[in-house]
Amino acid sequence: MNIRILKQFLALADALHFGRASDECHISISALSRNIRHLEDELGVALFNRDNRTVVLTQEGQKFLKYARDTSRQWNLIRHELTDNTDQLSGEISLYGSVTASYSFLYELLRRFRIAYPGIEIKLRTGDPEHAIAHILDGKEDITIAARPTNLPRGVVFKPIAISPLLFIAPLEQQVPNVPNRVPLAPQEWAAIPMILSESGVSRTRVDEWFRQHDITPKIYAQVTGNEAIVSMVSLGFGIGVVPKIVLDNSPLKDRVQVLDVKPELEPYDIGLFALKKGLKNPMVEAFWSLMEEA
Ligand SMILES: CC(=O)[C@](C)(O)C(=O)O
Repeated sequence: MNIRILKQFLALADALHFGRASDECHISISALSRNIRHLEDELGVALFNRDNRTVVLTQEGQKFLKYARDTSRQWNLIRHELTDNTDQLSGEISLYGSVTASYSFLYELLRRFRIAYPGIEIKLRTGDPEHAIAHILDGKEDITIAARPTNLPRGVVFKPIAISPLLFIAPLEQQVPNVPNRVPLAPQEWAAIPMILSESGVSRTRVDEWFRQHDITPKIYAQVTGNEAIVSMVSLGFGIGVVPKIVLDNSPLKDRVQVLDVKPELEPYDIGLFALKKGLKNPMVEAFWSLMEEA
């Protein structure tokens, strides 16, 4: 086994698709498939179950994935240590956040990071911020950005960047009888309104708690992953939604919805960076982390 094949394994475990993984590794599908087969022969177990349509990790593959991530990280570190005869950090770090984060906080951070550390290559993946902490815990990403939950898992560190209010938003005009374009008053009125909410995560916890405190059982019209899509659904008139202000401010549809002055307000989002405490031993991750302090 060599490190190149290990990285090919990681690419395939991530993409679960031979075409996409081979593109990422700049090799042919047949070379990738041959290398994975060799790796499996060497280990004596199947790492993936594949049929004509799908590729999934076997249980052994899951176990090996953890080893492969650790090893690849160690490799990056030692390579950097051995070849680093200037003061210039070089290598790769991975970041994960929402599309909104890539327009806003991350945008500014990345701009500064690139000037300070031109030798570090950045892998930026966007997705639902609900998965930000899970991706840190399972070692998939070095640094992620999202709202801080009340309890931080052990071993995970958080660096606050900004506070963003959580807002109730409504369509500009009333398009459907049950979706008012003003603040609902009585609990019965709230209970009849179709709500468009995050499927899970910090915002969902806060909204659920808000309704519980008001003795209202909300009518959920749609559960959405990623806050950006909530703004779309609301602007189309499907219901009332809840989003962090930063998402609304960066939405191309922000002029097609209105913020409702609902009292009491939801507890605002505490947005920041997440990393593994032990991950900060990596000088490149540390460098990114420390850049925040200089802001
Ligand atoms: C900007 C950010 O990371 C948020 C608020 O978590 C989001 O996009 O949902």
